[in-house]
Amino acid sequence: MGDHDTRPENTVIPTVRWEEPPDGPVLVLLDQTRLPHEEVELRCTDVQALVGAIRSLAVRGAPVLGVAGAYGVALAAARGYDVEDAVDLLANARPTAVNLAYGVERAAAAYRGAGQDEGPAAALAEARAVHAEDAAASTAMAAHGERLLAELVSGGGYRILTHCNTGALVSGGEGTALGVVLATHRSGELRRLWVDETRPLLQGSRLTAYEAARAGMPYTLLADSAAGSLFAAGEVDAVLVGADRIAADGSTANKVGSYPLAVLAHHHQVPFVVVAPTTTVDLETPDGASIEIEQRPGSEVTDLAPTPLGTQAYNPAFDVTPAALITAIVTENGVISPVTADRLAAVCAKRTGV
Ligand SMILES: CSC[C@H]1O[C@H](OP(=O)(O)O)[C@H](O)[C@@H]1O
Repeated sequence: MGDHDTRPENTVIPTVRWEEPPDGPVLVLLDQTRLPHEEVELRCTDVQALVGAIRSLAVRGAPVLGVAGAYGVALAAARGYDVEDAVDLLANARPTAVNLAYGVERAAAAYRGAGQDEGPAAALAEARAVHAEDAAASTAMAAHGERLLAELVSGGGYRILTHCNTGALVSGGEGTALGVVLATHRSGELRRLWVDETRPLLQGSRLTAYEAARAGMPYTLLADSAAGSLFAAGEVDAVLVGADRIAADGSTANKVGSYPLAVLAHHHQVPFVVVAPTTTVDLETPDGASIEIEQRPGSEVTDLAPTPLGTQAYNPAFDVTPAALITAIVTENGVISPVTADRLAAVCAKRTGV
């Protein structure tokens, strides 16, 4: 089994930070495309730079996209750019994670409601509120998720498989699914974290392994195609993943490769758990077929390994798991299981933010 880093826990990762130097406000991003070997910050002073960072996944992960989008509106307002243009550019930078448009609209509504003079301050205050609410949601989900695992997995010593990256890098706090894993690690209940490398952009091997090492978790990396043999060997007690958009019927879009894990989990009678704040739920999207799946450049696949020139590649960023294959959805307002439209609507109705 793989070794793990033994450095002291240090899970605070400032993914997104607002600064106000003398020459004007800046949104500072930890460039996730440079991790795990380089911790490089991008300093965005205009919306185009932030949109570029979102599209290149320098900043990525549904909840933090909402936070960054809200700060993007505040940046436009503070620097005198056309706010409505900024709203359009930011909200459409990536189509699947509903959190992005949600955060952008929160700050935009605050700006519009405050009038010209107070607009920039109102947009910034709302962005900070979105940021703080996401951090609080992360803490609440960790607690709900830990209690759920105690109910689902007997005997403690959890062996959890996760896909993509869902830790502090994607959150105002300690994350979504990986935030739950971190809580079990702190409680001494984490026996093994299985980390899918998550092709083609390798969020698992680059980012989840980075976060697991920083936290001192017992983790082992695996090729995505090796997950099936772990299930067959009885080495997985639960699968925990994040989400980018949850439709009204509970269908969930998440990083491509999540749906096959749900099918494997169902076949092997292993709990498949989605951890996501209610800002990821879109009750206006009726079902999974209605979720727009981002299609990314084929070069992200063909550049990974030697391929003949001119090779075409199919590269959807996400896939959709039907509610019937999801054991539970963990939100900041509680756990829903089984996953039904009514339960989903009820847990969203408790949302304290806008
Ligand atoms: C819980 S948010 C993280 C979520 O976002 C990731 O997608 P991407 O890396 O393309 O932003 C992936 O779907 C994760 O589950």
